[in-house]
Amino acid sequence: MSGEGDGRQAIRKLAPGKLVIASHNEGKVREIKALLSPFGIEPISAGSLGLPEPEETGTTFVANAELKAMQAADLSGLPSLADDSGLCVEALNGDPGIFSARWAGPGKDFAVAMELVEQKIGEKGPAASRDAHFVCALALAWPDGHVEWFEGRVDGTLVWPPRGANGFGYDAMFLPNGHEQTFGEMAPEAKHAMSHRADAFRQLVAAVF
Ligand SMILES: O=P(O)(O)OP(=O)(O)OP(=O)(O)OC[C@H]1O[C@@H](n2cnc3c(O)ncnc32)[C@H](O)[C@@H]1O
Ligand SMILES: [Mg+2]
Repeated sequence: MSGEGDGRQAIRKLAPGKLVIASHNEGKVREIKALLSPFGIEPISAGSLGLPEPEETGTTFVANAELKAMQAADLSGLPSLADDSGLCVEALNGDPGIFSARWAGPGKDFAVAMELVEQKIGEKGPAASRDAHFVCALALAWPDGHVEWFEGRVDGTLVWPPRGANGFGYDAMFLPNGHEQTFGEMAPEAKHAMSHRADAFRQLVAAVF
């Protein structure tokens, strides 16, 4: 459900530490903090509150973002913002998609996950498309059960070998269309100007702030 109403007034009154980022991914938490800081909001992460990492049983990005946000809002009694995101590869029919974190295995090793993506594209033959896009679904859940959600996207191609040590996850193999640096090579501010997360945040800010 996406909507307006009480949430808009409430978020303006948020005191520091009164918005939970319902994510256990440090790379994401860092980016979300940077995207919120122009609005004077200092959120607190689910990890630092000791909230558990829920099982992501949804079949869409939005469903998983909602599930994470609602659990954090329920347990903390505070408005909670979750991000469910992933890399969708055209030649792999959208995989790893919602399974992007799971392709890195229990050790959350994204060198392994990127190898796996490259290997599976290779299995499709030399003419396989290297087009891909990142998706970011943001869900903002209020303790009263009200949820708003937004979805962002950025298109690009996949390079091999990976390039750059900035960012996280699959950033080092993702070259956004029209650019010469991968997300792993560019400065954080440059990624924030064009990423799937920035796209979703633009929508959240327009609707909620
Ligand atoms: O669920 P939370 O606790 O937020 O953390 P997570 O890492 O499990 O996050 P997701 O379930 O949304 O999985 C998305 C994965 O997709 C990848 N991903 C998402 N956004 C990315 C980005 O901006 N750059 C690179 N990889 C990204 C990254 O590897 C994530 O682990
Ligand atoms: Mg996750």
